[in-house]
Amino acid sequence: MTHSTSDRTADQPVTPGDTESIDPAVFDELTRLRESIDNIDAAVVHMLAERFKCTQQVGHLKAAHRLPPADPAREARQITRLRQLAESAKLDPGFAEKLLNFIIAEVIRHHETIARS
Ligand SMILES: O=C(O)C(=O)C[C@]1(C(=O)O)C=C[C@@H](O)C=C1
Repeated sequence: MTHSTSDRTADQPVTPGDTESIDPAVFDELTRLRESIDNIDAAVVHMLAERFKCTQQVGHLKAAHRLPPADPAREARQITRLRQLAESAKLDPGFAEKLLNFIIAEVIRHHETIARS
């Protein structure tokens, strides 16, 4: 037995991937939102690539001048600033802090690799 979109009620969830049974208006809205998400994800990737280009230069500068890979005081200032920015942008400050720490941990790993080379 085939099901039209009007057969489905809220208590019958759509199977993931079963796009044919989604109401066309809902599917259009979902597609429009996903296009924005894809654009934002692309921007995030490009911005991160630019950030890593800067931090690679910092890594070489630090290695050349025998400076330590990590600067906890600078990180504390960055976290305070980013948490404030997140709050005013209505983004979870805890999430913003975790994201920054995740990125910085990767940068420090790169700095250590440069210092060893
Ligand atoms: O500003 C520096 O000293 C950096 O090395 C860059 C950076 C960062 O990714 O923002 C990374 C490591 C430091 O602990 C602090 C900040």
